[in-house]
Amino acid sequence: MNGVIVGAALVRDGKLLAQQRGWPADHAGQWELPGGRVEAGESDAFALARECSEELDVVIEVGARVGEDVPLPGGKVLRIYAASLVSPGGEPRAVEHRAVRWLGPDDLDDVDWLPADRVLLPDLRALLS
Ligand SMILES: Nc1nc2c([nH]c(=O)n2[C@H]2C[C@H](O)[C@@H](COP(=O)(O)OP(=O)(O)OP(=O)(O)O)O2)c(=O)[nH]1
Repeated sequence: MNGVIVGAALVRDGKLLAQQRGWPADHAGQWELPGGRVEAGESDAFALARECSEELDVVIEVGARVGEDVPLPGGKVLRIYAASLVSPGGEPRAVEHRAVRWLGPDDLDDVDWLPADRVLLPDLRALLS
């Protein structure tokens, strides 16, 4: 099984999009980047675009890697890519999550990130400067 979880660092107007999980119970209420598992036969970029379509109902363009792979429980890794909205007018909406929020540099520490995302905060912050 492919052990890569891809995440999108979606930036618009100097703000990063974060989404709040509603499930499972032990992660409910915590915040993460849009994304998910790379399925067999998918490239990272394809999987990321698919997840953003499913989760946010937006079309994205995938850019460069952000930070290093972060190990996750079960031998998986979290791999982040910079991303932008293809149609800036289209507003992401929380299709599968509890909420979405655009975070400026001063807001990044305000939300309860999943542990792996917390590791990446310096790299994410650098994207906003
Ligand atoms: N999408 C996403 N998952 C993250 C992040 N940080 C982090 O630790 N994870 C973990 C939570 C989950 O254990 C795993 C991804 O789960 P998921 O539920 O988003 O993946 P998926 O949509 O492919 O769901 P599934 O088919 O594996 O059930 O990675 C993040 O920033 N974004």
